[in-house]
Amino acid sequence: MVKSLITTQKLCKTFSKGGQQQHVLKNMDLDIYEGDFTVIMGSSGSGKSTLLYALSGMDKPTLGEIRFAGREISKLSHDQLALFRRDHCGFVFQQIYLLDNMSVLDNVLAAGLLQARKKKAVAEKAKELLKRVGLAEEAWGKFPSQLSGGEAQRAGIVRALIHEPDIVFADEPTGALNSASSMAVLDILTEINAGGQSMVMVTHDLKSALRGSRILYLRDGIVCGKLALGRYSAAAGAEDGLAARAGASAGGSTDGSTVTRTEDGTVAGDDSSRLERLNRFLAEMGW
Ligand SMILES: Nc1ncnc2c1ncn2[C@@H]1O[C@H](COP(=O)(O)OP(=O)(O)OP(=O)(O)O)[C@@H](O)[C@H]1O
Repeated sequence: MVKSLITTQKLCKTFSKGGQQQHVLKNMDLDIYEGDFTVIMGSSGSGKSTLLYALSGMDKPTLGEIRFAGREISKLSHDQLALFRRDHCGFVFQQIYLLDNMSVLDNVLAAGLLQARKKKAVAEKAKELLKRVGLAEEAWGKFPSQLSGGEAQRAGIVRALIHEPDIVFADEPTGALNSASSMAVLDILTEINAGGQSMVMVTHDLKSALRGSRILYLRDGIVCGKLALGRYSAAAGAEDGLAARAGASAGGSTDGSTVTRTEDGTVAGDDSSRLERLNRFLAEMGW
């Protein structure tokens, strides 16, 4: 059964610049489903990051409504939004923003202890997560300046997960990484999502987008296309487009056999590989 975690109604965001108004998000009605790996794509300036910031409570919409697990967050004050983010959201950015004067472990602990949780439990969780993302114990005492970009991003992911958020928001998480580190980070995000963690990621990158179970394509502040890709499976050689018959996504909207458009316009399931389907969808979107 598909469950919406975030729902927007007539979501609008307008910025004022030099006395002129720029309508960046325009009357968006949107659902983000629990357990999905939602990928937001679109051309530069189409409003991807603005949407991510609105959905995650980092910024307030100008008009419209955002509900998170049924609770309206669009009308919360800035202080209430800060608490909302602390309790429900994890963030992974291109720029990693670890605190320079703290070790990797302390960076993670500091984030975990923002919620009034027991230090011992947070420390255990931190170590478990650091191991899970492949950061060896030798790295835990290092300062951010002593880490490679890939190691720093792994630490950033652990920091995002330490308080067990309902959803992780990622904005171009591999944008500053080399190819090998990007793949490692994508593998981690994919694995975390396979464990049930809801995820929303903004990206320009095709390889990153292939990890998504659902793609939303933005043009000029409007979601103009949706693609249900089904879950990524490394074993199926999904990246090369070799085998992957997309199975049912978390929402169960793909059947892997025919192209259909669901009620909300999502393109669901067909008989070809993920890569082919994504390429076809992006070509249709004019990417
Ligand atoms: N805080 C702000 N103040 C004024 N204008 C803004 C602000 N944030 C974003 N914008 C404008 O909104 C538009 C959309 O920006 P946004 O960053 O959401 O696009 P994007 O699709 O993520 O772009 P990119 O792919 O280049 O990162 C841009 O024209 C940008 O200049």
